[in-house]
Amino acid sequence: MLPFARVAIIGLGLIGSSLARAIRAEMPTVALTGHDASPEVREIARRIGLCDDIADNAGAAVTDADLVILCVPVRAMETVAAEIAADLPPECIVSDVGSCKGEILAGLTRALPGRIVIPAHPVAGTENSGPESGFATLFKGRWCIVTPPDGADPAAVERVSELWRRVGANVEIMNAQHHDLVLAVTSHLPHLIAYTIVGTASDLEDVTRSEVIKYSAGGFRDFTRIAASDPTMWRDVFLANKDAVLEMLQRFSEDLSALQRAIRWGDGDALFSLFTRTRAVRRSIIEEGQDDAAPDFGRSH
Ligand SMILES: NC(=O)C1=CN([C@@H]2O[C@H](COP(=O)(O)OP(=O)(O)OC[C@H]3O[C@@H](n4cnc5c(N)ncnc54)[C@H](O)[C@@H]3O)[C@@H](O)[C@H]2O)C=CC1
Ligand SMILES: O=C(O)C(=O)Cc1ccc(O)cc1
Repeated sequence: MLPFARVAIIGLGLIGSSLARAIRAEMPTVALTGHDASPEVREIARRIGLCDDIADNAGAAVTDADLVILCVPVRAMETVAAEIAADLPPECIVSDVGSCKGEILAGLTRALPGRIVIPAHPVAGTENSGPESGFATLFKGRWCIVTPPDGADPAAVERVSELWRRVGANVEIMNAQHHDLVLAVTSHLPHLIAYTIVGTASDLEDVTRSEVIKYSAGGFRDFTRIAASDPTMWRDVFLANKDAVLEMLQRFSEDLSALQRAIRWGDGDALFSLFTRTRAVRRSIIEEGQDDAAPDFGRSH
């Protein structure tokens, strides 16, 4: 049996439009309603037939829904939740796809007292944004971390989990705080490092501009892809996951200082031993089939 019959998606960018396409592909009988604050995005969504209906305001999109999924930037989640509160059917489950969970859970609980809130985070995406960058297979073979609040109804958690399984994701249940710490090091810090290194190179542009472009093969090129990610989205992630990111950044700077010292003092053993350890991490990721770089999955969309 399908976990939901009527789904409303608020925010029709990369993730919202990918989810709409995936639901269409995997659960074609689900009635899909969408809304986006941007009139241009609504226009595109109507033109490409993303949902059965595109509403001009968030409230109108949710009146018949049994599941609402908020796919807006992290710091817009609470505002949107407040906008739909009065129109939400009593038994409707509200979920989201935000990249950090603690602050979103707090915001949704404030805006929707007494409602069923089951946040989730599909750990799948690209550097692109907007409704035309989405694609139906984005979540296939990727993790979706569901972060229910304490005391959440297990049946509601299972229905949200089943929706993600149906669009191809592997589901893991985690508490929001633990999620935020893990993602700070595996996703948020790497983005911060990419933004920094590309910013540093572009600050040197008088001297190196042509060289940066000419020789941007390999490592630097990978960083430029990540550093092309959406500025609104990532501003919100860093502000909302401040504590965990600062904690991981502190550890990272200490490790970077140790590396700096090893280079300064010619400590080749220290460098060799670190690089051997990190190579083993990469190999174990590939062995577990978690490498998404090799088959260019999701990169060309
Ligand atoms: N981009 C990625 O790779 C991933 C993003 N996420 C999360 O998904 C969420 C959405 O990100 P993307 O789809 O990448 O962004 P996006 O920029 O492609 O789409 C966001 C959409 O939300 C709309 N929006 C903004 N404020 C709104 C409001 N108040 N009411 C209604 N619509 C509003 C925008 O007009 C835009 O169309 C974010 O919370 C992000 O953290 C999660 C996993 C991966
Ligand atoms: O494009 C990439 O490499 C990403 O890392 C995509 C991504 C961005 C944010 C998320 O919360 C999850 C996945």
